[in-house]
Amino acid sequence: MYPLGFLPFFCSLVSHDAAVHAAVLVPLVVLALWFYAVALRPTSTKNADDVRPVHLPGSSLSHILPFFHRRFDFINQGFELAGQAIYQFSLLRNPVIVLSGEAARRDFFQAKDLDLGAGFKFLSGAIPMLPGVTTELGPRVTALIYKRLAASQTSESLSRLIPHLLEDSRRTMSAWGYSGTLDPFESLLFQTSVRAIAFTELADDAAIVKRLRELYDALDTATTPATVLLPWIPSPSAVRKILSTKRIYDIISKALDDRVKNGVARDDTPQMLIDAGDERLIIIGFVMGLLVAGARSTGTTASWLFTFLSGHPEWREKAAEEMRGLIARHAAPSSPLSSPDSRAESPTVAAPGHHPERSSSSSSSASSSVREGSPHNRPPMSSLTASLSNIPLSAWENETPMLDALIRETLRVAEPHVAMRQYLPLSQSHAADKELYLGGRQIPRGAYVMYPFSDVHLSSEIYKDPWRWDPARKEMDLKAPYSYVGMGAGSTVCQGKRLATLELKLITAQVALGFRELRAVDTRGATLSELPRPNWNDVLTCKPPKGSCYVRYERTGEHDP
Ligand code: HEM
Repeated sequence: MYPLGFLPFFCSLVSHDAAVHAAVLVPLVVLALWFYAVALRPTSTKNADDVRPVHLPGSSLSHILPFFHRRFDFINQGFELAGQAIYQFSLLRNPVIVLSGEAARRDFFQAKDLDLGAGFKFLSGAIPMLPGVTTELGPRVTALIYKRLAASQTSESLSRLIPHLLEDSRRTMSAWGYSGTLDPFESLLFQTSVRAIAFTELADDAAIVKRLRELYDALDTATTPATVLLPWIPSPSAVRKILSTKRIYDIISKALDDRVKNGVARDDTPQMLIDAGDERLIIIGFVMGLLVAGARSTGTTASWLFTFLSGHPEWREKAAEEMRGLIARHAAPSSPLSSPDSRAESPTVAAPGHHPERSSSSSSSASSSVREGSPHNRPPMSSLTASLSNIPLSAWENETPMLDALIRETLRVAEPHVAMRQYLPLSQSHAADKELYLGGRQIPRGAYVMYPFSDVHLSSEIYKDPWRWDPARKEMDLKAPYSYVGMGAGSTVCQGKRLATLELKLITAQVALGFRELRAVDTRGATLSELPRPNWNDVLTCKPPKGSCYVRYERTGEHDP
């Protein structure tokens, strides 16, 4: 008998009887351990279905349509139907896996080989689709665009931008008049996004900015289930999408061609790409793609910040207090700003350091010359704008804990992002020959994966009373992995984060100091007892139902010109 073959070995160690027992038992124990480890191994020998995400029942169009119109509800109902934290459904023949829970979240944000571009293109669709210009760029072009985007956010570039962004939003607010009522969900920051990303000539032309905004809005409304799932079918929406994309392309490419033809260099981001010798299509794609990436999210966040500040005067006062401190420390105010009633904006004055605008004459000498819109050529400003302009970038970035808290809490509660990826293992990647598991579930190659930010930002396990907007939350200091992902996390952190945060801080400062009254009201002008909830079903703008909230305002001081 085989176990007895061990007998002489055990006899040399212990007595004969004990050796017989050991010779029988030890191999049996080893055999049992092997059987447990190999034969009963929990994953590898189980049916593959046990490690794959459970399927939602029903994949007909009627089941899937809410994915496009009411995504937040669709996703949550999916969790209820599946009874599990991870499930999958089919969009046409494409598997889409929806994740939730801490383990899946950690795996998702840390995973390699999850392609953001492919996922976003398939599952979102509301970006101008121009292969080779805004989509299907390949890793080289994408890396170049991100490199240029990073270069446009150096301290030097952002410092130069500050007075122009402030002046742009001052002009936007001036257009509202001294007092009135407005819809806060009209795009607040589109003008400043054009300034930061696109050509100065476009940003200076109010009619073109308006036209661009309408075209980007048209892209949003023309995005239907058909244009996302069957983009090759020439439905009316698809045609509208193509036309809007073409018109945006025409505006941007004309601005580029005029700039190059005129040979007048300007101090803006596209000039940096021109000077670097980037290809024409890359410059156009940079502006077309990033304009929409930036304007949508900053616009949505600014609208909600404005709304929250209108409904929470105590927080507006705290922001104003912080700003008054900042001005006192860093900027010699042209008018007293020490109390709310003395915050009057005087008529336009020249900012300190302001000189009449000059333009350099040729692009070749542009890098050494004073360009239009350079810091030496600050725009004429109101006293508040001039004071805010004198605050250095480092102070905006490091000395504004109150503004940081307001922005962070607004992103937590009103950023309806659903992160989307496609699992595309690269052949050279170490993961190519391994299966991908997220939250313990196996992800098939080519499958689409979604992680809704609501899973973490609206989790009552992480955030007490999660829908309540409360910038003083203690939970915000949580060190739990990825418990806050407002600007992305892991391998996909927002590439425009520095610019976006600065834009939001500048507008918050202007809102805090530039209004005597700011009040959330209903259609009849009565103060709202409660602000509307951010509508997470509206995946692009998070707007509440039309008419549910307006803002009654009275600006400080004189009417700006
Ligand atoms: C309040 C404003 C903004 C918010 C809340 C925001 C948020 C985010 C988030 C959450 C992601 C990660 C997406 C994901 O994981 O699925 C992301 C990525 C990105 N954002 Fe932003 N963003 C903002 C503004 C901007 C601006 C102004 C730009 C550019 C001008 C920009 C450019 C990008 C790019 C290029 C990526 C892709 C990063 C990658 O491929 O790894 N964003 N953003």
